[in-house]
Amino acid sequence: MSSQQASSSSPKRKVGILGATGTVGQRFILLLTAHPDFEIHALGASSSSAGKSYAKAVAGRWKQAKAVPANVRDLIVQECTVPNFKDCDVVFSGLDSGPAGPVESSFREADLRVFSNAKNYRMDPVCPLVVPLVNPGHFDIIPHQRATLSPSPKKGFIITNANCSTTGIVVPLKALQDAFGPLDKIMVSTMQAISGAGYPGLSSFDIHDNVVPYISGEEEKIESETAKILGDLSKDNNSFVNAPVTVSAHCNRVPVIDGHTECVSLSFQRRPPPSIEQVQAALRNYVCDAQKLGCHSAPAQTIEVHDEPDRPQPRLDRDWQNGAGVNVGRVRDCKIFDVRFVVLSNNVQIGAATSSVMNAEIALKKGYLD
Ligand SMILES: NC(=O)C1=CN([C@@H]2O[C@H](COP(=O)(O)OP(=O)(O)OC[C@H]3O[C@@H](n4cnc5c(N)ncnc54)[C@H](OP(=O)(O)O)[C@@H]3O)[C@@H](O)[C@H]2O)C=CC1
Ligand SMILES: N[C@@H](CC(=O)OP(=O)(O)O)C(=O)O
Repeated sequence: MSSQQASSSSPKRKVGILGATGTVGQRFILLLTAHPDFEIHALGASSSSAGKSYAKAVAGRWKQAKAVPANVRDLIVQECTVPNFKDCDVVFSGLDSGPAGPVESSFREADLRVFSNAKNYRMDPVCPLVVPLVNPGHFDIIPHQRATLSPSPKKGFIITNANCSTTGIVVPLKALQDAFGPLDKIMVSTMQAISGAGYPGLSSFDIHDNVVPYISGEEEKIESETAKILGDLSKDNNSFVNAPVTVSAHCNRVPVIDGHTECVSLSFQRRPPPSIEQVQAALRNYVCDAQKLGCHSAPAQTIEVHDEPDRPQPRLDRDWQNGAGVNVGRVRDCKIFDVRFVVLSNNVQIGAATSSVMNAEIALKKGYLD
């Protein structure tokens, strides 16, 4: 197969990456180099990187174990403006939330399709907030999103993916909601990796030998995004109906490079609740839509349930399935709620770039990129 041909034998879609030099942007580069359906066409970042070759722009800041891929080394990084990306079929955004709002909406107005990691449009009433392992059905609000804009874009849209800590927990929560009906109360305490704060993030002086018990805005995002993602799209595909769940989050930064660990306790609405064995089986048997659709980046197994008492661990488990799946362990009884367990997800893979890429793969399969 020629590198210009997609797996479906249609030409590969041209993609742009905004924030291509950053922590998430570098993961986009690796995921989209040699992708069967997409080819990297344009790269964007701030004015301090614009005008440089990608290799020069990331010199000293490339933090991946693999070298900068040959296909992007000499691409000139552009300012994040519409004319520089007008030929792109798809635009992935790993922009800081400051520029992300106006840049992403200007791209949508210019009829570009944007898959965003930034927080700006996640809770927008007409923007899907999609974790590809959980709720790709929410894409069906896209025609309504276009209809609410004036002028209405023919092709353009914004699809967001979730906060990285939200992403990790909603996968097992969705498996349990599907199997046992609505959840009631959820308590979660996070141990979040340094890479979640971007590069260079916290100074080593602040995070070595330490735990920081505060991440600005994170608890609020987990609490609101979870209800939207676990909720439904209305019958007319025009609005979202939140899941009737109450979430309480404690967020902490810990000295781990990649991989967010989260301790979850929850209760079900259903009485009596399912047994621990039933919970474990539901987690193991969960098959996400991205898998069913045969998406290139989808994990072969959505959730790995560990039986060992000391797993999952970030260093050992974050790269399972290239960081596209979610690890769960220590599923056990809870004295206050119905069940408790530990979740580990790769914050820069399924928590960020992998989710965006998988969302675009699903959109392609569902005809939203036609
Ligand atoms: N890291 C993570 O685990 C996750 C991050 N996110 C979200 O993804 C986004 C990117 O995060 P991350 O990669 O960690 O951040 P980084 O700080 O590592 O990277 C930010 C990127 O945005 C670019 N940028 C900054 N300001 C501007 C501007 N004014 N105009 C154009 N480009 C600009 C930077 O370019 P330059 O190099 O030129 O400065 C860089 O490419 C954020 O919105 C973040 O909240 C979401 C989920 C998880
Ligand atoms: N705040 C997250 C990462 C992130 O950027 O989240 P958001 O895109 O929701 O701001 C962390 O620090 O681990």
